[in-house]
Amino acid sequence: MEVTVGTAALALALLLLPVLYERSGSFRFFCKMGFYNGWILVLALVAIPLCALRGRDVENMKIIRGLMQHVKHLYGIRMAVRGAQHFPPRQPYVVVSNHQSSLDLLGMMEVLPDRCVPIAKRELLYMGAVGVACWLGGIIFIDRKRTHDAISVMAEAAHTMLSQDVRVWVFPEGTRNHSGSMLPFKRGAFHLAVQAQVPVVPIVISSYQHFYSKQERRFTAGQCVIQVLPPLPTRGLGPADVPALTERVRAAMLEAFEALSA
Ligand SMILES: CCCCC/C=C\C/C=C\CCCCCCCC(=O)SCCNC(=O)CCNC(=O)[C@H](O)C(C)(C)COP(=O)(O)OP(=O)(O)OC[C@H]1O[C@@H](n2cnc3c(N)ncnc32)[C@H](O)[C@@H]1OP(=O)(O)O
Ligand SMILES: CCCCCCCC/C=C\CCCCCCCC(=O)OC[C@@H](O)COP(=O)(O)O
Repeated sequence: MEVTVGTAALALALLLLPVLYERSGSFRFFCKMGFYNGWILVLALVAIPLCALRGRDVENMKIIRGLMQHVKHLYGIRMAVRGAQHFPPRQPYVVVSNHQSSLDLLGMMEVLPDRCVPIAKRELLYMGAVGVACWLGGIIFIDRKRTHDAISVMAEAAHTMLSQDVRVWVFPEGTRNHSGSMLPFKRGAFHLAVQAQVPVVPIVISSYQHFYSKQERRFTAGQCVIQVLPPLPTRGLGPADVPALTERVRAAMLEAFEALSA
């Protein structure tokens, strides 16, 4: 009897799910975000054995990029890339981009140059299969609570960029920002570029507001533009030039963000 009541309750709940999905925007939002995270976890499980053949290697980012590129289609997100000709063809550089949400991974995978690794918070390393896949992809992890350690990791990255021909992708806001603008930039990315004497390539991802809002629990199909801006050289610059470089890049990115998102 108990089994029958339990089964009936489960069947009723399963029947109601599509109705709930249809009627409740919040429920749809949580389903979509849950699936996003879950699907990335599944993709990480696929990526791990493929990447493990090489061990920890930036070339594995090609596998991760390839596996991630269909995800935007699952959500009906169209992405237009502009200015890709601005990527310097044959030298290391530091990419800096705005950071609105974990959906930025989709834009990143759309334009991620070869031999380019993101700098990520250390916590990602502990996300099970995702952490393992990120580690195998050569992603550089920093502990944001330990400034001194983070700076050492970045100094090491400057060396690796030059010795191993690697590009680095940094979110200079340092955290996700849903405000519809850009937070003040932290200076680590710009110190890195100056230390390695390599250009900074700013990338702006337009606002998601018209199709995605965490506050409003809204997630529909939509489109966004990924604009690669002209690189800024750092040759001849020193640590004293970092604040001005940071502000110059942020101003250019904010202008592009507002124009793209209007
Ligand atoms: C198919 C399978 C899929 C499986 C995997 C699925 C998905 C994964 C795929 C890809 C993964 C993508 C990765 C996701 C992206 C994750 C993004 C993030 O995690 S964002 C958060 C982490 N990133 C950052 O924080 C970068 C930006 N932060 C900085 O640059 C900071 O400056 C810092 C270096 C972290 C230090 O920050 P802190 O707040 O502690 O200090 P300050 O910024 O105030 O700096 C203090 C002081 O030091 C100077 N400084 C900073 N950096 C340097 C340096 N490198 N060298 C010298 N000096 C430095 C800085 O200028 C300050 O001094 P002053 O005030 O005098 O200017
Ligand atoms: C054994 C533990 C198992 C844990 C399993 C966890 C499963 C999680 C599965 C998928 C998560 C996909 C996450 C993709 C990476 C998102 C990158 C990102 O956007 O990171 C945020 C970071 O930039 C800033 O962090 P905060 O805004 O400061 O916060």
